[in-house]
Amino acid sequence: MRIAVLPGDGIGQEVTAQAVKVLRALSANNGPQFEMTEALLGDCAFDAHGDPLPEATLEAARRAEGILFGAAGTYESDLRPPESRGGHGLLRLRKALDLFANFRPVYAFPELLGASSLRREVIEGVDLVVLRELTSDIYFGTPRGIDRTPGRRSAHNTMRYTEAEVARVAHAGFQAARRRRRQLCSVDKANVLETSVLWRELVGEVARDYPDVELRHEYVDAMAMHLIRRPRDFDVIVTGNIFGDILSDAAAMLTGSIGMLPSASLNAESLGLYEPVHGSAPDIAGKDIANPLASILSAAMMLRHSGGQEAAASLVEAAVRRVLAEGYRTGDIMEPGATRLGTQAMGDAVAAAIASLRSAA
Ligand SMILES: NC(=O)c1ccc[n+]([C@@H]2O[C@H](COP(=O)([O-])OP(=O)(O)OC[C@H]3O[C@@H](n4cnc5c(N)ncnc54)[C@H](O)[C@@H]3O)[C@@H](O)[C@H]2O)c1
Ligand SMILES: CC(C)[C@H](C(=O)O)[C@@H](O)C(=O)O
Ligand SMILES: [Mg+2]
Repeated sequence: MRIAVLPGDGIGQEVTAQAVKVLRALSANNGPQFEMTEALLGDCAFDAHGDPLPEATLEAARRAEGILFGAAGTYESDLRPPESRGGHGLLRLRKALDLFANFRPVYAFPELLGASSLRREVIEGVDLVVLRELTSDIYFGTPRGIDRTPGRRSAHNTMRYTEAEVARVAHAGFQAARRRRRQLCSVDKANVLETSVLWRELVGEVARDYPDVELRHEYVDAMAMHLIRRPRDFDVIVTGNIFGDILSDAAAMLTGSIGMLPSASLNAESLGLYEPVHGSAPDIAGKDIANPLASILSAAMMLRHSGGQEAAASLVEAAVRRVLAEGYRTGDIMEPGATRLGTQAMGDAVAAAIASLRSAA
């Protein structure tokens, strides 16, 4: 499998190195072989080439069967005018490859119920997927801009969805629900926004093709509450770009930490970009304390969805479970009685678990 590895900035580099380590452990002893090409995306690319998404990176991504990404950005670069920093490298990559369907699975590992700040009765058995539309909405709508006329400063963004954009992600949502518990919850703000009125209308129309899937609608504000109060009631949640961004970070806490949440961003072909949901975490970067499991679990999603390697994907997931069951934790999911590991040691532990599960099989 050809993989483009884009570690990015901050802890993106630290956690991606662990996912690569795990892929190499899989390759050992005649396992699947990976051809990995590393490329720059984000501030590191801007610093080296004056562009957060250099042509060479885009080319490597296009040539790949799967893209493994870390995280991009820093608080300082985020606030620079987009035109002075070449826009946002990650958003440009998502758009260029048309990666419209962003799956963010939220699974409460039984081994981690004690690590969450939420009550065990609430999170036990949580197994849902946030499907976030990823290439449209207020992120990409035009016009947009800031007018800095003294005393009359104003700024505007445009929330826009087309029929084709909503319909295709709705289809992806129903199809995902069919592979799971056949429940789809569509989240919008149709009481206020025209884009959401259209969203709800179109999801309802697409539903006619999936009579076997139960559809319901929620407003995004109420959904934020339902997610924390009764998360077990949800199977697949389909929503727009900005609502999905916010809801998925909130949902991450059901798993214990944002460091546990992987994602897959897919287009209409089989190409996918796989990344942890978290960012570059400047507050903990360079300290070897970031949790690499979201990145490692993203690599497992890559093996499954873009590599067609179900057995290897399941092996990686089993290795993560094994390490958690043995009581190993990074600081973000630490609990009394557990053994604390740094980023690299956690990567080593998962790689070792792969070898040991394999030799036991
Ligand atoms: N996909 C991406 O590339 C992506 C996603 C989100 C944020 N960002 C960027 O990252 C930078 C930081 O953003 P932020 O602080 O809002 O979000 P963040 O996800 O980087 O961090 C939020 C909090 O979660 C913690 N955290 C994140 N990942 C962790 C991990 N693996 N292990 C342990 N703790 C972890 C951080 O220490 C921080 O306290 C910004 O520049 C932002 O634009 C990038
Ligand atoms: C870094 C940022 C542009 C990105 C987003 O908003 O999509 C991030 O928050 C995410 O969730 O992937
Ligand atoms: Mg986000």
